[in-house]
Amino acid sequence: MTDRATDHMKGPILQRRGQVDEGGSTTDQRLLDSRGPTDWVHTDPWRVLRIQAEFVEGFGALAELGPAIAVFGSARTPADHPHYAVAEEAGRKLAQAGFAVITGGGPGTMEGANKGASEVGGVSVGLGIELPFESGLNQWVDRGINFRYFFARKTMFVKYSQGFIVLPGGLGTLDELFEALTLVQTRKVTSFPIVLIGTSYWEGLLGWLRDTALADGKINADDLDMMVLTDDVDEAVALMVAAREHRFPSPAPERPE
Ligand SMILES: C/C(=C\CNc1ncnc2c1ncn2[C@@H]1O[C@H](COP(=O)(O)O)[C@@H](O)[C@H]1O)CO
Repeated sequence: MTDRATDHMKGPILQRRGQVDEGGSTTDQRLLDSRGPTDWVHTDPWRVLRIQAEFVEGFGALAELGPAIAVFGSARTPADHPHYAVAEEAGRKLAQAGFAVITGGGPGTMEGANKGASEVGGVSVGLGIELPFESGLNQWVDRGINFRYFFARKTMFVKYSQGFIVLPGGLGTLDELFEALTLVQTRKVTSFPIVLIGTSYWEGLLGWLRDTALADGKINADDLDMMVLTDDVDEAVALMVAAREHRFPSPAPERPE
């Protein structure tokens, strides 16, 4: 026979006799008690939970997006700049080809691509990032998530896009481009087309990769083949469509009897 009066519960754990550890309060009481130190909210173990929450939110919001292409480019491109028009054309044509368009959700080229996709009824996604000079999600983002952590946001771009289109941009764009190149080079992602739009803008960088990095043995010749350089948005979209068909071949048409 057990004496229920001496049973001691610590959460779901039953303690009796010498195992009883006198806590003095229940877990619920401690949860509901707001007194006590609060500095733990600024500690790394707590941040880990926030990081985890970003992944959970991101996966939840994007898991059923369908085929998507990420479009990157400068946050500083004004709406009357030709690069903005190219971004808009890319967003529109990707949406018309059945792709969701994912951008960083910010201004400039990102806004152009979101606008192009949204205006034709496509799925226009923005993965925003908390920055000291906050600009918020642009008005053409129809499904948006705001991230605190760059690395969680970057995972979403790669996990939920089937390819990258990269328009002229600065350090942020270069970071996104080189991350994709590294993931393809190291085969962390496969069948992942990377198209740079803007031959005159990107030629210098590609020239440096060929004449310095390749010449010095720091990359292989076929590393350069990971990127296609063009000024033609139709070509960029066609490469994305071809990669999608390679990834998900459409069923062969039935032969007539
Ligand atoms: C600079 C200004 C706002 C910045 N706001 C951004 N919002 C969302 N994403 C951004 C922002 N800035 C950079 N990014 C990411 O990097 C790429 C663009 O960076 P770049 O240095 O301009 O090339 C872009 O693809 C985003 O993912 C106010 O004008």
